[in-house]
Amino acid sequence: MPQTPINARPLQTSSVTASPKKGRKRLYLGITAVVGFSISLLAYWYTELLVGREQRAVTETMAYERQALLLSSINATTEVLDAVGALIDSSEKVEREEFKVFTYTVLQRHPEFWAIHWMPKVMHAERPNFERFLQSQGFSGHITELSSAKNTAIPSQNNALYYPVFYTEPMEKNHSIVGFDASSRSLNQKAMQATLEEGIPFASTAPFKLIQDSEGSASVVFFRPVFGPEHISQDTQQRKLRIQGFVGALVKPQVLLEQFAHSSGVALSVVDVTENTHRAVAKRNWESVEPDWLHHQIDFMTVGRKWRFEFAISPEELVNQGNIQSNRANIVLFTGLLVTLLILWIMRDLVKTHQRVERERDKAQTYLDTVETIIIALDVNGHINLINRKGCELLGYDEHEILHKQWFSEGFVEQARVLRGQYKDLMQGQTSLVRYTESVIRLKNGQLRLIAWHNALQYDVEGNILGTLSAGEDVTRQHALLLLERSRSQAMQAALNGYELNEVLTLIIKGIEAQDKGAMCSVLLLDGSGQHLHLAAAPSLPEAYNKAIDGVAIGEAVGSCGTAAYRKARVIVEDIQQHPYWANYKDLAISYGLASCWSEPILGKNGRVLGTFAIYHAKPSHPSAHDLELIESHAGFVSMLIEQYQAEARLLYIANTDELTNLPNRRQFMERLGVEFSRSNRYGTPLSLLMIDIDHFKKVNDQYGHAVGDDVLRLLAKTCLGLLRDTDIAGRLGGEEFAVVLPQTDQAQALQVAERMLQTLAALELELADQKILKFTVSIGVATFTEQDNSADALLSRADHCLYYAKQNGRNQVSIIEAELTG
Ligand SMILES: Nc1nc2c(ncn2[C@@H]2O[C@H](COP(=O)(O)OP(=O)(O)OP(=O)(O)O)[C@@H](O)[C@H]2O)c(=O)[nH]1
Repeated sequence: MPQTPINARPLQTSSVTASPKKGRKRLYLGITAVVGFSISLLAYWYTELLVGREQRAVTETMAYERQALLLSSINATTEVLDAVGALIDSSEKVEREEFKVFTYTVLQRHPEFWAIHWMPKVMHAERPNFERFLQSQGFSGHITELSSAKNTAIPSQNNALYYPVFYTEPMEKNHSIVGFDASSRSLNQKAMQATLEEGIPFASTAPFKLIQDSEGSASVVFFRPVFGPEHISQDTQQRKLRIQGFVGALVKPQVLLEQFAHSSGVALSVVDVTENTHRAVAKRNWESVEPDWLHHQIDFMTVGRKWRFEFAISPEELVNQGNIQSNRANIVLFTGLLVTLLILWIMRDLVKTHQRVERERDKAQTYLDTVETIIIALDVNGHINLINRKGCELLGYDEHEILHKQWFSEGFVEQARVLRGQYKDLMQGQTSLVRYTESVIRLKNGQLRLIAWHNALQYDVEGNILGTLSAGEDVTRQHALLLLERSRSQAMQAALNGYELNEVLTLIIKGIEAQDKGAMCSVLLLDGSGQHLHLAAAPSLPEAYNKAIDGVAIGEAVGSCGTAAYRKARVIVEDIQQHPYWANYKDLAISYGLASCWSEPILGKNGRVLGTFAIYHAKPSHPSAHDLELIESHAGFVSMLIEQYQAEARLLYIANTDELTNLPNRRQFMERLGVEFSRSNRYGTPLSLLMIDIDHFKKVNDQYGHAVGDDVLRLLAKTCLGLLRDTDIAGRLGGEEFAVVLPQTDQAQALQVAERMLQTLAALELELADQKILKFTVSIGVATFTEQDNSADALLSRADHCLYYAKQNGRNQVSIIEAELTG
């Protein structure tokens, strides 16, 4: 009646579970570490991603800001150009001095301007006039055109139209420029054409020799058409016809860029990408760009060309300008790793504590699993909370099959309903605990076991009953042995009290069958011939079956018992139907509901087969080791009993039998005569008695020797037995004197028997060693029971008197006359 604290955990064999548990904890720690580090790295990566995005966004913004500044500067440039153009537009004739004054202010205010030109349109026919005018102005050169391919000045011959540089400011160092045909360079020409086509200023990125710039930096030329005082026509052809010339501005983009790129961490680049030309126009700080700098490029159109503005910024500069925490990802990573380490540290501590607790518990579990006692704990509802190794082994279940099952309602115990009621009462405090109990439990294989329990109640800290904890011991064997001992001692007592062997064997069998429900036992004894088995005891086997097998001859494959006796070895037949030993008997066995038969030969001390001890079952059955042990023990005990009975019988035989003739001796004869006398006396049935004595036997002894005399005695006994019925009793009363009791025989019948005996004996011839023949005669006295005979002795005495008469009367005769005893 078992129970435990609710928080008790199922037991496990510590030796088996300790190692995996440890490994599992290490695994958990490992997984936590990997997950923690992975999350940290992911967070780092994600933060990096965000920071990267933010950096790119900031870079993009900064790039657009600077591009806007650049565009604004370019616009300012074109506005200045427009102002110069407007001056010329509104003038009849622009004087050199006027141009100089006007552009002076512009050049002062706009450092990006390196030069401003006025390039009037000159038709070929007007060329001489133009050249003269130039000379009048103090310029000695001619209008020239430049071969863009060779970059050399060649005389102009056939151009119908020229745009020579007429005025240029500042003039200093620009003398050689005056007179050059700006349109002679193809890029300039394209820009001029485009300007006329589109009606807006256009730029050319054709390299211009900047005489003013000692470094020879790249420059850009802006062209602005001048149409005179008339309004600009929307029509391209009209514009081309009305064109007066171009105002050109030589601009150094480098200067523009430097206006908004002061930091060393920022690099700028402007490339002319019109029609994939990719002509670098200006660069600022570009040589400092490192691989980790962030870039953003913007393509835009202005002044008739496509530009690529590229912005690069170092991460440090980005942090400085963009207010970005570039180490945010590092902080996240560091924090993540720190948290992971903290968790691992805490977990390791927890695991250590847990392991310590588990070790302590494992110790207890090991102890419980080591002991050869069943330990079982039930909760208040009778559910199994704990069961140790021994308990599982005995019941035949794995721990997981039995844990948390209801002890009283899952077929584990016999008389479950009663026990459950008692347990309920105990849990409700209505009864007190019985410390020692015994109960029969049912194993998984269906076998029953008697368990002796020592029970204890379990309480929680507040004193409430939690259940029971019970330690049990399998006492089935002890109990069985006790019962066996009892049954054997009863059998021994019965034997001492003179019970017949079969009665004693029946007692033994009933004792065995009481313990082994379903078993039907038999003891068969081998007869004197050693060839046949006869029923000695089989109280539970069908009588008809017992009769059928009684007297069965032993031999190979003669059922279980016939074979066991023949082989002197145990024969286990689990299924009679299938077994070849039972081929000839299976129908008989099945008809009486017998399905299995285990037979053990009963062997005497000298190894002689005495019989068989057999156990039958109604279902095919396999004996356990314990069953076989018991069978052997039963056969041994039965063997001892049989031998005892046989020894007693032998002693009795010896005590009652004449050794020479094997006939009952005087004592035995008188006993049996007494029995027959009583029967006749009680029932009034006739009874006669013959007294036989060999005539002159002394002479036989004397003449042929004592041995021949013995032969005569044996021959007489044998011959007499041959003449008698089974119910007649012959005995040797002593010397050469024999007697025969003839039950149910009157005087006349007795005389007949006596006469026949007399004549038969007289006719016998005993062949002696020297081929002599010995013949002998007997005298017989016959007495028949009468009412005067008040005892067997009286009858015997009368027969003896008759014999005496026969002797007296000449011997070799039968006498019924009682002679006077004269001494
Ligand atoms: N061989 C042998 N002789 C026995 C045995 N018992 C008794 N005798 C002999 O039987 C003889 C009996 O002789 P008696 O009693 O004188 O009688 P008898 O010689 O038979 O003469 P009647 O009886 O008068 O005819 C004795 O010689 C005994 O020794 C025995 O067991 N074996």
